[in-house]
Amino acid sequence: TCYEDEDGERSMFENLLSDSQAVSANFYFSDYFPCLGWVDRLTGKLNQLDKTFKALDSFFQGLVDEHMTSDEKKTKFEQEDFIDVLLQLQKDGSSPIKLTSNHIKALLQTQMLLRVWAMTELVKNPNSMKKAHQEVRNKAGNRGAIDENDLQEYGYLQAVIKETMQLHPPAPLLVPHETTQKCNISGYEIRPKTVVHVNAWAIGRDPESWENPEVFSPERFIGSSIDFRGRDFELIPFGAGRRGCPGLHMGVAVVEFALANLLYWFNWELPDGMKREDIDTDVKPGITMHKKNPLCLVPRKWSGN
Ligand code: HEM
Repeated sequence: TCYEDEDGERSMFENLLSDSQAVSANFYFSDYFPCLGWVDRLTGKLNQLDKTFKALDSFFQGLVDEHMTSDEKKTKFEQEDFIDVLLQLQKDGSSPIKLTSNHIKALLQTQMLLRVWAMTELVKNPNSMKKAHQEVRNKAGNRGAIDENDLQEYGYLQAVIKETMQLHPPAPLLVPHETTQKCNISGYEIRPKTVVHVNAWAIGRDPESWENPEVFSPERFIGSSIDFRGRDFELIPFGAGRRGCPGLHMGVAVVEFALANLLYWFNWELPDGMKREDIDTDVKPGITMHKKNPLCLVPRKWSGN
């Protein structure tokens, strides 16, 4: 989706994202041969990595600070946004997870990525878009607004989110893990303290687990018990086991609520001269799945008929 450029903020953010994706996709000797870490320092790569992530971090920190210092009185439904809610949870301690501002900053990214990929796939697949529109508008129609208590009833929208995560997990390699003890996998002996990357992206596209994995088909989840809670290993966008994501439910609810609103209030059209086939799903190299080319759509307010 394209946002207006306020004081160059958008292009600054886009540049920061590009830079961070580029440096995180670099090859670092220290990842594979820790004793050669000095080469990364000598070539200036580590310095560049540090600088880029500090800049990105301070951008997100700026957003968090802005919300913390804002004196504006916000009414729950009109103005509160995701950052306000997370800050509130942090403040009153009601979240089972001890939220730090690093969590909040990471979450802003994953939410944004999922929304962009879900909208990309829906626009490319008009039948799915139609079904999602119908579901949201039929259920919320009489109320004239999306009620978060109804989210569990949006079966098709939930299937859209699962299918989006199967194809475009925001963190394709999850986060690096380390083995605690010696183990044997398919005849390979793995030593303790070995860094393990789990490729959730490849798992979601494995033809041995999925029929036509590359085809966007939320229908595959209708009537299926496969879920992303970490029990079904063919779908693990939130990881699994003890270090799996504890914010899964909140994360999904926020994405679902945002998508339900986008689908309820607007029909989404392509800019003049653009065809559906022109929308690509290219990804910027990096540790998170950012769409390479921005998704530009034209919202038309739904008139209710
Ligand atoms: C849709 C949004 C989200 C996605 C895609 C996501 C994804 C992930 C992934 C892939 C991991 C690493 C799991 C592993 O390597 O096994 C993780 C860890 C984590 N997530 Fe999320 N997450 C999301 C939302 C949230 C939310 C809303 C919160 C908190 C309110 C949260 C808090 C955490 C924490 C604290 C960890 C570290 C857990 C640990 O190391 O023990 N996440 N998340």
